[in-house]
Amino acid sequence: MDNITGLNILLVDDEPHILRSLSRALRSEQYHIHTAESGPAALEILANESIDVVVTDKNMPEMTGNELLAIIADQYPDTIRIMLTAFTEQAALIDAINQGKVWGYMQKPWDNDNLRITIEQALQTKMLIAERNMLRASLKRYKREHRSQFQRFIGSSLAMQVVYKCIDKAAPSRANVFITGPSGTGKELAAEAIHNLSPRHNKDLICINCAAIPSELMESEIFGHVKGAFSGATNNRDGAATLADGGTLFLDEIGEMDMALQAKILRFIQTGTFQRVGSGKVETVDVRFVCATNRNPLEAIEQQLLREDLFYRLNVIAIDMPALSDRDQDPLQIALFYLNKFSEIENKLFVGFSKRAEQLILNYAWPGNVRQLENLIHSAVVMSDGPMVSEETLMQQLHLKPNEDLFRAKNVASAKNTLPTTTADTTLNGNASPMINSIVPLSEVERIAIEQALLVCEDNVVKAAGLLEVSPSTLYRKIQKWEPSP
Ligand SMILES: Nc1ncnc2c1ncn2[C@@H]1O[C@H](COP(=O)(O)OP(=O)(O)OP(=O)(O)O)[C@@H](O)[C@H]1O
Repeated sequence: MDNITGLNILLVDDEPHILRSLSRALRSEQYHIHTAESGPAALEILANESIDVVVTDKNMPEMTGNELLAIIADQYPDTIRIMLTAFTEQAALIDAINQGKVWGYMQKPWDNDNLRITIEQALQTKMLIAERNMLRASLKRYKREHRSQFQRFIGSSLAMQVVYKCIDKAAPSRANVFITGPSGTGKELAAEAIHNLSPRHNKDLICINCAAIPSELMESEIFGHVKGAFSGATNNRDGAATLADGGTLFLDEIGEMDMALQAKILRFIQTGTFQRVGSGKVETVDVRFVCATNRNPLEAIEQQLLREDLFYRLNVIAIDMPALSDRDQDPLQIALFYLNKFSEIENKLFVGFSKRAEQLILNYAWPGNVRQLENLIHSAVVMSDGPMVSEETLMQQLHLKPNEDLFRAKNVASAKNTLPTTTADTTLNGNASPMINSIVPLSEVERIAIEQALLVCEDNVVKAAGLLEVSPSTLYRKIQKWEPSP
């Protein structure tokens, strides 16, 4: 056991000679010893010093040891409490221990060695408790910082931790948020999370998809209209601006909105006021704006699809949703989540994916991102039987050919574009019937396969060897053979 020194011990007894001999017994251990001749005097010391252990007599005139330790248990729960007691007082002592007021006891007359051992054990316990609390706190912090679920998001990748943190920070503020990212990456989910975590969550989140509504109806959709404003406007109608009053307005695909309306939106954001179509009356609302686009906003500005002034007004907080293929193990976590969900909905029993199916999920490029993965899992659940989803089922649903697995990996598109197209590509794909002049030497086929694997695995030989199902040393040997000899 480590020797513990430099800690504060408070000894309490109404008899000064007992305090003296207790102090003497502990002095050699180099503890900081404090003494008090009564309960109230002890409490005064506790108010000014951080005391690690209190050793108190039980029978004292002003305040009993039991009363003193009960107060300390309440006000200083981390202080270890030891009672000095006569043999005849066992029952009351056990009662105090059971109530959690007393950590341990010493019998009078005490043995000095026993006293030191008891105190050392008490301090070790205190340190263990402090260590456990620290570990719990850091585990809690770790869990808070490495979430595998956040609002309706699934995924623990680093890329998503950045998104979660950004949403956490942005949500409570009034600041407008501009969300970018490819289609199906969860931009709408992010808008929903921002609204749900904001003080506006009791009011509505109104979502408008600017790409889905014809431009001539868009102004009325956002600002509403009065009866007779245009043919077909048979009644007054509230728009999204009114419905989102006190809440959040999410404008998805903002780059698809026509430029004239973008100017009106800019004015609405700046002033909080608007006019319904066909009305001269100015209305005021309190709306927070979240917008999204799957275009590059700066390119959209250049192409005159997005007003620059509107973009900068909206882009107070920018959130960029990462492509699914940039999210480490998330595709598998999301796939399992949707497997459970759709198994329940479709009343089927699925427990997981085969090893090869898992590899496919982790290596596939997911051009349609999470939406594509979600739909794939739904169709796999509907079209096959459990308990495991096989690689063949996924390949079928993805319309991949059985021997196309070399091309399923991430960066496959770039791999195909970068590598010189050789006749070997077509024969490997099985897309062309082999002709005499299309046959390439086996060593060349092997080299192309290795180069593709290295490209896909960003030159990580171990990963590439895994994909090629050979050992890394075999792969190193083959690569070395290509090197020109020095
Ligand atoms: N991390 C995630 N975990 C679980 N489901 C997700 C996740 N991200 C997105 N989804 C689901 O994927 C689907 C597409 O998400 P969402 O509509 O938010 O994407 P988007 O980026 O707004 O797409 P688009 O640009 O096409 O409008 C939704 O069903 C959503 O619930």
